[in-house]
Amino acid sequence: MVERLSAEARKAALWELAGWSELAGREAIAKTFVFKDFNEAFGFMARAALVAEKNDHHPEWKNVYKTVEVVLATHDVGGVTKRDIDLAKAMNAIARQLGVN
Ligand SMILES: C[C@H](O)[C@H](O)[C@H]1CNC2=NC(N)=NC(=O)C2=N1
Repeated sequence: MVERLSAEARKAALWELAGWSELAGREAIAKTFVFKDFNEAFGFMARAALVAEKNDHHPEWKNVYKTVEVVLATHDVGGVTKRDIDLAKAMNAIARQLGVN
């Protein structure tokens, strides 16, 4: 079982995660990605889905046209863990490869 990060540890981790912030009213982190078009947004989701499945750690997300809203939390512990930070990093890397931050 992975450990739930403290408020301070979450803040420290977020310093290094471009675009991610704490969700109000819930222990989770969130980022809205805006791509060039639907094709890129869905390409991002397809790549991120492979990472999620491989790590058995899955995002909450919503796609509208070229926008993907992502919320990450570790449901098993009711908070944010290293698994969320790692997935957030992977998502940033995928978005960067697609030319978006
Ligand atoms: C049984 C399985 O390993 C768990 O349900 C995994 C699956 N994916 C998950 N994803 C997320 N975001 N949080 C979890 O706690 C979680 N648990």
